[in-house]
Amino acid sequence: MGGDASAIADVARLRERLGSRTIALVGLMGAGKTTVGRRLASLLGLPFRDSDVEIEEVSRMTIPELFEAYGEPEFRALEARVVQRLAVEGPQVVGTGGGAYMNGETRERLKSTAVTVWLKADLDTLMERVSRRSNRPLLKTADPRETMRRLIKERYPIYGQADIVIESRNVKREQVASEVAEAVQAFLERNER
Ligand SMILES: Nc1ncnc2c1ncn2[C@@H]1O[C@H](COP(=O)(O)OP(=O)(O)OP(=O)(O)O)[C@@H](O)[C@H]1O
Ligand SMILES: O=C(O)C1=C[C@@H](O)[C@@H](O)[C@H](O)C1
Ligand SMILES: [Mg+2]
Repeated sequence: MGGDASAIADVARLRERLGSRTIALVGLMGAGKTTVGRRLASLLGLPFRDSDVEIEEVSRMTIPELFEAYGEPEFRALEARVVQRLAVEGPQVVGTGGGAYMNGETRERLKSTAVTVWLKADLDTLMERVSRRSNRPLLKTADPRETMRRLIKERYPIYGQADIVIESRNVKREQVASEVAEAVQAFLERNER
């Protein structure tokens, strides 16, 4: 989807086919859900919401503070509630927290209200990206790389249930966003027939 009149027509077609559905990005920490999600939303003229940000707003705490004060199970319960609510507020683009899609009820809800896109990245890419910030409680371990490797093993089969898979490699974010838009368009067309 480039920047000319046909691209505008493509966007209009995609928006029409999408209706009130959400485009939900899933994938591991560092996959680019927030970064690519923002660009995708701006490409499509849709609002962007980030479930991690929504959680921080409703709890008035940061995610590391939530993990610290209440532990991961409480965080997951809050996350599930937030994503259940967000899922029905489309049309929009939602960047989900890395663990959100692991919840079966969340997956069910997204199946009926969203087009889900797994942003898939390899271990080196993820580690390179998450090393820039230390705001991810799950990676505060003795060996973050090993932790990420374990998360890949546990989660990739589940993320693989998403409607669409896009490789989130080190190319411009705009390019990944436009690949997502094209794949969503193709998915919607296929499912119309
Ligand atoms: N295509 C890309 N090329 C280079 N860097 C990228 C790309 N996409 C994202 N990044 C960088 O990787 C880092 C992590 O990206 P981002 O925060 O979007 O990931 P996330 O999937 O939202 O992770 P989390 O689950 O922890 O919220 C950011 O610093 C971002 O700028
Ligand atoms: O992958 C995960 O489980 C997480 C990812 C982040 O988006 C945050 O939701 C939190 O740090 C947990
Ligand atoms: Mg994010």
